[in-house]
Amino acid sequence: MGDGRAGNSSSKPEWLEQYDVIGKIGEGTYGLVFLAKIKANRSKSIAIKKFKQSKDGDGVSPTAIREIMLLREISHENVVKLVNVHINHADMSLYLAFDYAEHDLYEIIRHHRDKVNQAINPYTVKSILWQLLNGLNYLHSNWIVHRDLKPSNILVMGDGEEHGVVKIADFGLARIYQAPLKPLHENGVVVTIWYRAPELLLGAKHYTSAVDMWAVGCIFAELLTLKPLFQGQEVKGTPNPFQLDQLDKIFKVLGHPTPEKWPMLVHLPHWQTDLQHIQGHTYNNAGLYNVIHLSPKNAAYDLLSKMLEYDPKKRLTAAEALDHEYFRHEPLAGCNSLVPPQPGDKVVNYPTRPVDTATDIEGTISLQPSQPISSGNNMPGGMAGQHVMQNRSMPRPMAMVGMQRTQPPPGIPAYNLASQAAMGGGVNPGGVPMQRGVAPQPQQQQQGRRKDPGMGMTGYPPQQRSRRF
Ligand SMILES: Nc1ncnc2c1ncn2[C@@H]1O[C@H](COP(=O)(O)OP(=O)(O)OP(=O)(O)O)[C@@H](O)[C@H]1O
Repeated sequence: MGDGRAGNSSSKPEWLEQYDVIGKIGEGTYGLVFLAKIKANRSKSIAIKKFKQSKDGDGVSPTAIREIMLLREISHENVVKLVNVHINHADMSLYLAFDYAEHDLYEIIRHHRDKVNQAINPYTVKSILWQLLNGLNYLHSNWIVHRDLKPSNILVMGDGEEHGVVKIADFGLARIYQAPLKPLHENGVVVTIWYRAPELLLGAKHYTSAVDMWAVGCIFAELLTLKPLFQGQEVKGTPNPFQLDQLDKIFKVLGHPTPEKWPMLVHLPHWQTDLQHIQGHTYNNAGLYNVIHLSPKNAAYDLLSKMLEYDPKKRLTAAEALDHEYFRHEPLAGCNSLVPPQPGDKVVNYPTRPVDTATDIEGTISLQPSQPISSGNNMPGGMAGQHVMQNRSMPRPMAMVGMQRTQPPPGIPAYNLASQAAMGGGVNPGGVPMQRGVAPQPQQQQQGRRKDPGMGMTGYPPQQRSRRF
């Protein structure tokens, strides 16, 4: 971890000297994200996430720092790598440096919906979903619940060795967002509730891995239709306001939950207190198939409906989802989700991330007028003129295992599984050699903090293991 001492010649924190910061690429609830190059290796791009100070200005707690340091042990090909942690001791502000990914699902979906007006090809949808589940299975097996999965947190690597590989971002950060790093809703940043599980909307106090699976279901549906599945209006307030509109959107598609199908329902705080709101409405069940336009006999429909099970205990786990028949049907999932293996299939060129060069990483001054650049690697400094940044923090119109797979799906070469990463290499269906050595071996994963006592870890755990915590 870098310390925050200022260098001799400038007021820049010393740790910042190792990077060339190119500009701001995004803004979320808790901070700004910057694209940077490592000076010692300019081919390497990094995304530096700068956490906003809480209003109290009380910086990062020791607990948060411990949590973050533990996140550094997480290593899986479908989880974005936390490469460095920096703290400015002067104000205890926090900077996390991650491997950079050129694309994310928010932009990919938006590109298909608004720019090319074309569905995402079935190979890409399946490959993205498989890799997302693979990363999530790893996180869940290491006792990490993401809590905030949504399209902008699902990254896809651009050109390079890992082209088209899906990476989950922002995992584990929910734990450090607790005070004193509070969400800054007042700053105009909108927190989306579209991917929030019904048990949370109804006031459940505990996050379980099932909340992530609900979000994956919503994301899967959005990949298929290019529209958010449940687009509710958020009610602001703390600590856990009743989100009637979001529930209404869900009930309109899936019908009312019933205590018969979901026995714990009656014990949820809002089910009790907001009885008249919830039960006053009658929902003529539109049926998921009307929204998704798939036959209930279709394997994709079957998988989706099992992810959108109301009762979190009955909801599919990531491990179970990976074994669903959908992944055994053609087209088979591949490592390069963006390049279909069939030579005739169209490859979509997604735009690179816009970079705002006007915002300084220290967040206070404007360095120069906004300059249109991208993060491409084709010019010295890795810049190529392309487009200017839009503010994605504005209200949006839509807004990790001892890698426990014993068998890859038919289209995924074994080396892409963490459990088999050390076994050797190969070429993915898109013909691009995958980066090796990024995935942990089972032994390495044992060193992780959140152990699944059931994993055993000496060999591979039983397939289909269902995990709820
Ligand atoms: N490692 C990364 N490489 C490239 N872009 C990233 C990386 N991590 C995050 N981003 C992008 O930065 C932007 C802001 O991300 P951030 O996680 O701060 O906010 P968010 O996910 O949009 O919203 P929130 O913080 O409310 O969850 C998003 O567009 C995200 O895709």
